[in-house]
Amino acid sequence: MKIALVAAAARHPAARPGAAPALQPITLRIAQGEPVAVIGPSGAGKTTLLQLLACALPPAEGELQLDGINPWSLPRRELQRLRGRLFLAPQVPPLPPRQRVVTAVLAGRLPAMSLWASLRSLLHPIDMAAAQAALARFDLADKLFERVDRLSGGERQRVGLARALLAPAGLWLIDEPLSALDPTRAAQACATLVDDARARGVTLVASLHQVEMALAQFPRIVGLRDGVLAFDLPASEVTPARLAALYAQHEDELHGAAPPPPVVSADAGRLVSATCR
Ligand SMILES: Nc1ncnc2c1ncn2[C@@H]1O[C@H](COP(=O)(O)OP(=O)(O)OP(=O)(O)O)[C@@H](O)[C@H]1O
Repeated sequence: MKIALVAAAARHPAARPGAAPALQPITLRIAQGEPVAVIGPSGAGKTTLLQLLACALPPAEGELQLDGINPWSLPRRELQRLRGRLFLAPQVPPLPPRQRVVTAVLAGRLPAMSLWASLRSLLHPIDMAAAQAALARFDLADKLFERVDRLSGGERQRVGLARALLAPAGLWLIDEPLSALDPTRAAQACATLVDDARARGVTLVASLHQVEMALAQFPRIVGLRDGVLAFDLPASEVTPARLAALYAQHEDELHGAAPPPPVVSADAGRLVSATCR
């Protein structure tokens, strides 16, 4: 999916009146199948940018175009259909605690299924082979029948990513996919996302706190700070000086100390995912 943001700003509905927009007007074009990493200190607007691209938040000004179409100009049903082609993985995956991993992973396919087929699949998972193959890409094939609440935080995060491989999406929007993973698993998971997105022609926009990982695995880096686009460059041109400026007063984050992910209840998480379908 091709993305164009034209002078698009974003404001959260619950923001204080008069507060600056979480994302100041930004112009950004991303080609179909292109992988892009978004970096910047905590509060820079990375999640807000992903929510804007996921059509979870309308632009407060300017315009978003997905494949040349302004989603917010579409009738409601068509907007819903378009959302079914977007996959947003929030920082904390919205996985119902008592669900089996196989069901949670196959839920990635729900946007492409009829209501009846999706209800049936929740009771009797179909295509377990596809679920197992997706889990294997994240080294979790042995957890197919485990209950979600018996997984570690890092395993849950990888289950959330495995969902992407089953989603009928042309755009993956992945928010802090590696925050609960050790460095080896984080590198594997990141490589899997980038490789699979490329192989499928899926556009990938991922926000990352691991700056070195972003530079090593993504060809293009968008730097945000205080809701402003600081740079949009090939990874090879993101110099230490640019990073120092981006993370000034947040040097601990530049050197690997990602802030802990927010604690979101399963119910709240379901709300996030529901808005993004
Ligand atoms: N639901 C919300 N309601 C009101 N303001 C919000 C909301 N979510 C985020 N904000 C504000 O928008 C700004 C950008 O937040 P955002 O979550 O996009 O940053 P981020 O770069 O993803 O941060 P982090 O790395 O900590 O996840 C912050 O000032 C934040 O306080």
